[in-house]
Amino acid sequence: MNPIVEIKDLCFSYGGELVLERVDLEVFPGDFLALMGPNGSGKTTLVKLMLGLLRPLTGQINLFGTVLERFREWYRIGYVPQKATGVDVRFPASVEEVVMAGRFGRLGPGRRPGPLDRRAVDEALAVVEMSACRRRPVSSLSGGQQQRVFIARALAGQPELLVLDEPVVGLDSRALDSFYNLLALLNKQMGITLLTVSHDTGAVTRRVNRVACINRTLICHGTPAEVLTTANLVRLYGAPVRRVTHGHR
Ligand SMILES: Nc1ncnc2c1ncn2[C@@H]1O[C@H](COP(=O)(O)OP(=O)(O)OP(=O)(O)O)[C@@H](O)[C@H]1O
Repeated sequence: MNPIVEIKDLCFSYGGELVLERVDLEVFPGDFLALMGPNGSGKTTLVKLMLGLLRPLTGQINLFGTVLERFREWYRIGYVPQKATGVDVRFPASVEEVVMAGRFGRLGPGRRPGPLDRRAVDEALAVVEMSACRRRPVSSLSGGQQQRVFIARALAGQPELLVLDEPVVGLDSRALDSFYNLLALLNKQMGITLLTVSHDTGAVTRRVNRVACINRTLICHGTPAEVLTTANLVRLYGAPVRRVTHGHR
């Protein structure tokens, strides 16, 4: 099976010291991968490099078998950026308008949305259980509901790979659990490959099949059982970390 994302010997710097050093990483079709690491360890930078938002210093990134510089099929990748939630109250767009924006990559410049696009929006809203809120301004929703809308926006483009950067900031443990259940459903039932940046060593690791730990270099990579050992967490975070578990499981 060929990887969807293939990162080879990647180095990056914002101008000073290296922020990423000789990182290799592969994401395969059907994976649900958590990218973990302490604050400032390079997770968001790696995601931005993967999405072509930053240029590598050295190394190579292939997406769906094409070297990133020549990759044009961006509609195959959905992205939910960090801090997607916390929408300003003056932001006037309705839920369905925001979700329709996720179709623009498929629509191409100048084309108006048609029945297929409206159906994709309906389906995306149904998956995240937000159909009933479709006419509400996004700014009137809770953080967890906004997060679902931004996922629906990414889903409306019918991506094969969904990349989420720290999607659970500000969610309580109940919202967190239902959010991770939603991701597991996208992965298992809809066959979408997922890469999520996460700080959480508990709830997310029960759903993912692979974990990659990064702190400038790739510290370790494998199944949650292989990776999330006390020794690795000490290597990653520099001190013993209490594994976060959510009591009822
Ligand atoms: N635009 C920028 N210019 C200069 N340095 C930056 C920039 N963005 C990030 N950095 C630095 O690069 C390093 C990696 O940052 P990055 O945001 O990738 O880390 P992260 O692992 O996503 O952190 P967090 O978990 O806190 O979101 C940090 O030292 C950060 O200060």
